[in-house]
Amino acid sequence: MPSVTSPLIDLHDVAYAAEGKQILSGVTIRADERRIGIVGRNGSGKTSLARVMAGLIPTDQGRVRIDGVEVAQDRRAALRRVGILFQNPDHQIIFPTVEEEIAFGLTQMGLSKSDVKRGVHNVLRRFDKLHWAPAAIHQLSQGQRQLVCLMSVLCMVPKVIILDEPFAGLDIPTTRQLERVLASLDLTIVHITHAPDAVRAYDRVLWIDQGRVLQDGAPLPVLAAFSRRMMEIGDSDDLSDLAG
Ligand SMILES: Nc1ncnc2c1ncn2[C@@H]1O[C@H](COP(=O)(O)OP(=O)(O)OP(=O)(O)O)[C@@H](O)[C@H]1O
Repeated sequence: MPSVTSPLIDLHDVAYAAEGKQILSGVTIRADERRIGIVGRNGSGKTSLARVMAGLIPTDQGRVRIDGVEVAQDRRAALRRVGILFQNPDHQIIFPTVEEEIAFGLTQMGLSKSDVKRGVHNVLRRFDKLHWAPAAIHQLSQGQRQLVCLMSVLCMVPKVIILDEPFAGLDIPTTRQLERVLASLDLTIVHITHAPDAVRAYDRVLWIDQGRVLQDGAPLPVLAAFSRRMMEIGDSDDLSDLAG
C-alpha cells in the first residue's frame, strides 16, 4: 500500500542507458496532479521516460513507483496502475481482431475468461463500438486503431495513462474526438507532446532535455521558456545540434 506521503507518480533519481548511451539521468518526479504535460526536443528522452514510467523498461538506477507499486518489478499490479498509448498504434497491436486485442491486457491481469469477456463487452459498449468486436484490426483506419488501443488500456482501469504523442498522424476531427474522450476521463494523464497548446491548460509541465528534467512547474512559464528556446534553435542553421 502507498504511504500517505508518497505521491501517485514517484520517480526518484532515475537513470537509464542503452547500447552504451546514457538516455535518462537523475530524473526525479513526484506528482499528484491530474494533468501533466511533458515537452522536449526530438531525442531528448521523452519516450524512454514514458516507457520507464510504465514499467516497460527497467532502470539502471533509482526507483519508479506508481501508486506505491514498483511498476517494472510487479507487472501484473502495474497493469492496474499505468497504461500507455503510443504514437503508432501498430507498435501496440498484436492480435488480428479487436476483441482479442482488448482481451489481452485483461487476461494478463489474471481475470477469468468470463470477466475478460465482460470487460471487453463493457469497454466496446462504452464507446458505442460493440459491432467492432470481430473486426479485423488491419482493416481499421489509424484513428480507429488508436481508439482500439485506448479501449485496451482503459478496460484495465489504470490510475495513470501516459500518452506518447498519440495524435501524431491523425486528422483534425479524429484528434479532437479522441482529445474529448481523454479530457473526460477520471484518471491522471501524462501527455508527451511537441505541441505546447495541447498541454497549456494542464496542471503542470515538465521540460525534458538531454535525459534530464530541465524545467518543471506551471505550464505558462515552462512552455514560454520551452517555445522561446525551440525558436532560437530552429532559427539557427546548424544541424549538428540535432539531438541524438
Ligand atoms: N534502445 C535504445 N538503444 C539505443 N539508443 C536509444 C534507445 N532508445 C532510445 N535511444 C536514444 O535515446 C535518445 C532518446 O530517445 P527517445 O525516443 O526517448 O527520445 P524522444 O524525446 O521521445 O524523441 P522523439 O521526440 O524524437 O520521439 C535518442 O537519442 C535515441 O536514439
